[in-house]
Order: sequence, then C-alpha cells, then structure tokens
Amino acid sequence: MENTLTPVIEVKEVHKSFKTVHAVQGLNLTIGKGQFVALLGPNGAGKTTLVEMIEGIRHPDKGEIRIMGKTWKHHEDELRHLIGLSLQETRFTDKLRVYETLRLFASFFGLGKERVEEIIELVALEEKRKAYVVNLSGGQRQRLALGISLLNKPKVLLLDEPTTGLDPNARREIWAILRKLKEQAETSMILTTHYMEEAEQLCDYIIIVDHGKILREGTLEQLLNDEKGEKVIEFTLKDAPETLPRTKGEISDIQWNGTQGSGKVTVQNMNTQLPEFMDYLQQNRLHLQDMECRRTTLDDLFTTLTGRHLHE
Ligand SMILES: Nc1ncnc2c1ncn2[C@@H]1O[C@H](COP(=O)(O)OP(=O)(O)OP(=O)(O)O)[C@@H](O)[C@H]1O
Repeated sequence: MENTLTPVIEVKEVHKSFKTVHAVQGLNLTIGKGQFVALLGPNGAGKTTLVEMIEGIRHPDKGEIRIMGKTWKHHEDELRHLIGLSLQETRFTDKLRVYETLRLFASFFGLGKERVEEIIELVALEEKRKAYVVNLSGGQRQRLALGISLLNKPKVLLLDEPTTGLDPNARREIWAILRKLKEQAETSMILTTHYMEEAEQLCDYIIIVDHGKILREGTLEQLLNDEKGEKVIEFTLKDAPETLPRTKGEISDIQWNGTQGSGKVTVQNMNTQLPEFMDYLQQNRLHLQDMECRRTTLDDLFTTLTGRHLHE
C-alpha cells in the first residue's frame, strides 16, 4: 500500500501456516497515522490470522510486523499500551454495572473517573451507565467493548468483525462512534468485516484478501475506477429457464441463477451492449420481468475477484 504518512503498522512478507493450511501467504501492508483500513474477505481468507499476528497473539512463521517501529519480540509491554482490541465475543462480568466495568478496566491503565465519563459519552451509554452488563442488548455490549478498547487512547485499534450479529441500527451506532474517532485522526484502525457497506462507510483504504493473499487494494474510488466505468445490468425473467442459451458478440458473459430466475451482465459500453442484450433476449424468446442498470459496486468487484460472496 503506497503511503506518504508516517507508518504506524508495517507488515512485511508475513507468512503463517497451520499444519496443511497456508493461512497468510507473504502479505505486505503499511498503515499510516489516523488511517482506517478494511480487510474484506470470505470465510477462511486469513483475516483473523493476520489481525491476531498484528495484536501479538500469534507469531508469523516468516516476515516481520512493526507497530510504530516496535516488534512484539522486543517491546511487548510498550505495544500492549499502544493497542486497543475489541473482539467479536467480548465477555464481561455480568454482575457489574456499565460504569463499574469501565472503572475496573480504567484502573488497569491507571486511569481515573474522568476518562470513564468521557468514554460513556463517546459510546452513548449515558442512559445505561447504572445498568447491569447482563441486561444490555447486543449492540450496547458491543459499544461497551469498544469503549473499553478506547480507554487508554490507543494508537492502533484492531476490530475483528465488530458488528457481526448486530441489527442494522446497532451497527450504525457503532459506525457513528468510529466516525467520531476518525475525525480525531489520532488512531489507526484495521477492521475485518463481512459487510461491504461497513468498509465503504468507515474506511479510507480497502484490502480484499482471499487464500491468505491480497487480491486488490486501494481507496473505494480507486477500486471502482479500476473497473473502467463498467456497468452492471441486473434482470429477472418471466417463466425463467434453468439455463440460458449461449450468447454471441459483445454480450459474452451472463451470470445466471436458474433457481432465483435472475441474472447479471457486466458491460463496458452501454450504448452498444444494451441493445445487443435486448436482441439476445428477443431472439431467444425470453421475456423480462424486471431490469436495472447500475454502476459496478465493491460487491461486484469482490465476487469477480474471489468467485465468492462475502457470506459464503
Ligand atoms: N488454529 C488454527 N488451526 C488450524 N487451522 C486454522 C487455525 N486458525 C485458522 N486456521 C485456518 O486458516 C485459514 C484462515 O483462517 P482465518 O480465521 O484467518 O480466516 P478469516 O478470513 O478470519 O475467516 P472468517 O471470516 O471466517 O473469520 C482457514 O483455512 C482456517 O481454517
């Protein structure tokens, strides 16, 4: 990743294998101060393994990881203070109240009540400050987890699927907190996610990984511009057949789902290819039920690159 900012996280030629699985295969990335980076990839792509190596839980078989120039081998204590972690399934003591939980964690860092109050406000838990943790909703628990990870103003925040399992509202509340953090531009973040929208909404830089390798990376704009102005035609057919007849000419690749009766065609030139597509339908006596033309999205790019959908 090209970067003119002072590097905060540097991953150089990192490999990690588990028995027969080469989970991370020579990965390189550099993240600057205040940058928010999304790691997008299907199940088993190697995202968690990479994040766990950056957070010092696992060690690379080969390669090097530096955080603000420091390595886990030589500077473990310092790095623990630079990093904030908010894991997918954070467990708290259910018998403590929200503010008690935060004060407990704050005491580990030698922080006082003032910082706890700032965090309660940041993660919008003012109304729940006296609630027992056991009575919080999934979204509130996740906000509390995020609050704990932000207590010591970490320079690096590592979030492994922070909104998985949350409803859309709870997810947006987490996004709002992360946007506030981004405005402060003090923390660099790596976030793994299965939600394309989460990457689009929060991150300056997106890295698509699969089979332990980077397939594509860039800003959202760069990734989509790389597609050279391609457009997508999505359509459904009346009396949909299981398979479609072969195409000729400029319409070369229709992705057809016979079970759902829906298809997708990627076109470079709408002016010539759309009429050709309509001819193809007519010649084969196929009747449209619905049709939509749109710009390619990150979702289309992801499917083209990995051959899979994010949730597979
Ligand atoms: N402790 C382990 N022992 C053996 N294999 C492992 C271990 N941890 C991960 N793997 C394998 O390494 C590969 C990468 O897994 P990883 O959990 O990093 O992927 P991921 O992209 O985070 O997936 P998900 O989105 O499902 O969390 C997978 O094939 C996984 O089965």
